[in-house]
Amino acid sequence: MEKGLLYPVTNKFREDQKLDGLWDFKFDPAEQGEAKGWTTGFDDPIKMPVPASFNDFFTDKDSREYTGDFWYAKKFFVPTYMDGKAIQLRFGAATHRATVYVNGKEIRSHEGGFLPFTADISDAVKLGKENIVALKMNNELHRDALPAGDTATLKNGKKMAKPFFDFYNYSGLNRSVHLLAVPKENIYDYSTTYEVSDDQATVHYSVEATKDADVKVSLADEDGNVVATSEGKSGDLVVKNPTLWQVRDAYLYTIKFELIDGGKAVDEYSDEIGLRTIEIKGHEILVNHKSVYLRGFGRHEDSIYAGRAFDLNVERRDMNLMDWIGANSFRSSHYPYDEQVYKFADREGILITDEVPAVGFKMAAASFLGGLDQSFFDGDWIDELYKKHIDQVRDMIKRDKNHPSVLAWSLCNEPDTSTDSAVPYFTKLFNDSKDLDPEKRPRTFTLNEDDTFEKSKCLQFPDFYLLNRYPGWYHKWGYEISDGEAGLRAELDEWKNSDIDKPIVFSEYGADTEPGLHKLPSIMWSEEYQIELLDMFDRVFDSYDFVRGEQPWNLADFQTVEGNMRVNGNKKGIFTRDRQPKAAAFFLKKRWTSLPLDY
Ligand SMILES: CCCN1C[C@@H](O)[C@H](O)[C@@H](C(=O)O)C1
Repeated sequence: MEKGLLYPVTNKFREDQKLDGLWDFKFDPAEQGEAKGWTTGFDDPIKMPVPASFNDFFTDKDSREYTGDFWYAKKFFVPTYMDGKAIQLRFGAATHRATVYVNGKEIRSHEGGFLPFTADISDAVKLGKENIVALKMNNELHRDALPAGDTATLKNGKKMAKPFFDFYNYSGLNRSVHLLAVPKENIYDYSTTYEVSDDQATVHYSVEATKDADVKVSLADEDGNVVATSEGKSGDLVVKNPTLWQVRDAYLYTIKFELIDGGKAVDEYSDEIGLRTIEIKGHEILVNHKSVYLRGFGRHEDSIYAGRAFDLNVERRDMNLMDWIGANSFRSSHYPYDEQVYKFADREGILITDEVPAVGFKMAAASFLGGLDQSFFDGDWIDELYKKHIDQVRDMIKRDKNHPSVLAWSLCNEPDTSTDSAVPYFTKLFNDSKDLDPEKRPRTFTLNEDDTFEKSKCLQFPDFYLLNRYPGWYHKWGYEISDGEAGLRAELDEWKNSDIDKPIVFSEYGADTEPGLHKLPSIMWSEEYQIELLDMFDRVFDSYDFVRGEQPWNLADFQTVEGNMRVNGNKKGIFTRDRQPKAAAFFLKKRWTSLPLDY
């Protein structure tokens, strides 16, 4: 678990320099990098862009599909004025694991390819000189790691990723690398909770610092006017006549913390926050005590060339597409996204269900992709897996807890909850995570079609339900879709007749669709069929008042492993991979822009 995950800033006490650009890169299939001294750099490097996944740059399959150890290295200068500061390297995401060396000295390791980590390099750097950072990385998949899978060794000795999940195992330094200089005594975390009404909002704050010193706090509106102040490492900021953060009508205040030691400021940290509350009440999702109906998508961080790397250009386009179509939410399927995505959503007034990369914890997914023939939670890998799982839940919540856009936490995607062995795992997971979020936002996980109301053993845990349902595609498809609708209605009737009164959000449903394929009457893979399927689901959603959200799969087409069920990736996108609309986009736009927010 990381001590602090505050997003890097530059101010009068702190400096943030991005080390993005071309790094030296080399595969290490023999796993001899350390022995060969690659910790201080290596010969014949490939010049590799950072941030980026390495896979799609290559023209040969061995390189694209490479699984195992690989190295990055980069020279960087540390100016003398950083002397006396804590000097750090912050990696936005190193997928899936990394060991960091600076000037040949091993600094630290990190497991988990979708969350940031910081290496303190103060004792390893040479001030006023050039230094070198080297990372030994590895992208193998294992049943006791997130995301779950296997790594096979082919007869030719080459390793191959065998994901238990349906997205490509893009690997590398997928997010920015920052050189940071912060005061040795510094603010390393803060949290906020809220109470709001029409004429007043109260921000309950708390600050974590390396020293027990005084703290001054101020809150400024978008015009820079200070609207509230306080002192102390915890306290309240009371705002009269506040402008609340609303869905699709965002307003951001700037909170500023100053660490005061010996009567003078020694550190400062500012951030944008939104005054709003999140509640689940009966089968309603409430923002600022008003019911919200979610419309949006499951997404992926995925684009051509850079793979899973965060790309500000793609994010700007995706946010505009979601605005155009009338979306107000998305799930960060199936892993926490780059921090800049949450900042975008904070400003756009979009709600995020933030998901940890606990994906592939299911035999069906594995068999779909060629894997297990037992309940996942009967495996002998569960204890080791849980340690990594809860560690990444802790870091996801620590990193993202102060974003107004974060609505809820998804602690797993489609785990195998139809067996008793899942119950102790989820009991522990929900117990260990219940106090991690100061705002106590709802926690959930997505339920696969095998995990129905009657079959799942874990319905007691989620605060609301995320249903992934594929009638019309994976079963009862084509002309049989009417039976698919009947089955869906039968399941929802069971929920309706039960004593459960929690919201249901459909977090996945959809049809693979080849853009430009038209057929009258429809046929599967045609644009017409994708609309027919969406229309069927919409008819069902409109029949049950406890359905409080619709998030079809997926916003855009995305890359997966190759296979006889994928045509160069998953084509369930409402938009193509290059972010152009299929006919379904216009269908959804018409529906979503006509729905009131609290539909
Ligand atoms: C059946 C598993 C649920 N869901 C997971 C998602 O990651 C896949 O892309 C999607 C699909 O197969 O299109 C199915």
